[in-house]
Amino acid sequence: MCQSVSIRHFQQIYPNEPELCRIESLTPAVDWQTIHSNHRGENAFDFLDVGSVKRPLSFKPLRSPMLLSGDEIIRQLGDKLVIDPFDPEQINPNSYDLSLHDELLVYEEVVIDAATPNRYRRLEIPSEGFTLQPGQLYLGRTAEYTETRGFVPMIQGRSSFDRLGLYINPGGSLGDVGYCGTWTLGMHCVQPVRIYPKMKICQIYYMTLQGQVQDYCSDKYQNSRDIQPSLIYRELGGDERDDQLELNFGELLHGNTR
Ligand SMILES: O=c1ccn([C@H]2C[C@H](O)[C@@H](COP(=O)(O)OP(=O)(O)OP(=O)(O)O)O2)c(=O)[nH]1
Repeated sequence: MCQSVSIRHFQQIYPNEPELCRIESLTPAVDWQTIHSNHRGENAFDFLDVGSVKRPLSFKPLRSPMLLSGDEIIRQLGDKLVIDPFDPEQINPNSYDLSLHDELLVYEEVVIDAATPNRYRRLEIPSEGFTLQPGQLYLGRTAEYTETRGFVPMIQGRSSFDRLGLYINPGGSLGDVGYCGTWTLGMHCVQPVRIYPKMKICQIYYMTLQGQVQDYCSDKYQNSRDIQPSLIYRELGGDERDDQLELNFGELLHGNTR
C-alpha cells in the first residue's frame, strides 16, 4: 500500500537533514523508481509526494558530497563559517584564498623524532622576502583565523606555487568539522624560492557532510593561534614534561629577542 506524506513529516523523520528535501528534488525520478522497486514491501509507510513523483522513505539516500560555491561561502559567513579577517577580493568560484603570516618555524634536530617533542626555531619573513631552501621543512601559518561548523573545511595549496616547485600541504589537508584556529602549513621546495608575507598561499574550501557529527575538540590543535608543530608525540608516549623547546639563536648570541 502506498501512503503519501508531507514534506513536514519528511523533515520530522530526518530532523538533522533540513536540506534533504531540496536536494532530493534534484534527484532524477527514475532513480527513485528503481530504488522503490528494490525496496518494495519493506515499509508500507514509505512514500513522499513531491509534485507528481512518489519517493520512498524506506530508503535513506546517500547524498553526494558537495562543494560550497564562493557565493555560498559568503552567505554562510557569521553563521556556520568565520574567516577573520575576511576580504571579498579573496573569494574564488568555489574557495577562499588564505594568506601567509610573516613567520616560519624550522625544526632544529638532526633527526625529527615523532615520539618526542622536537626543538624548533622561529624565522621572520621580512617584507623584502625570504628564500626557502630545498631539503628543509618549513612550517608556516595562515594569517586568517577560521571557524567551521556543519561543513568539512579543507585547504589546498595554490597551483601557482606548485608551478614554482613550492609545495604547500601537498595533496591538500583535511580539516575537522568544528575546527577553530589559524591553519598550520607544511612547505618545502625543489629549488630555492623566495616567498613574501601576506601572499595568498592556499585556499580553503568546504564540503557538505552526511550523518551525525561531533565538533572537533582535540586538545592538540583546536584553537591554534600560532604555528603549531606536530604534537603526535603525545600519542606515542612522548614526555609531556619535556616542552617543545623554542630555540631563539638571536637572543642567545646577541641578547636580542629576535
Ligand atoms: O594542514 C593542516 C591540517 C589540519 N589543520 C588543523 C585543522 C584540523 O581540524 C586540525 C587537526 O588536523 P588533523 O585531524 O589532521 O590532525 P591529527 O594529527 O589527526 O590530530 P587530532 O588527533 O587532533 O585529530 O588541525 C591544520 O592546521 N593544518
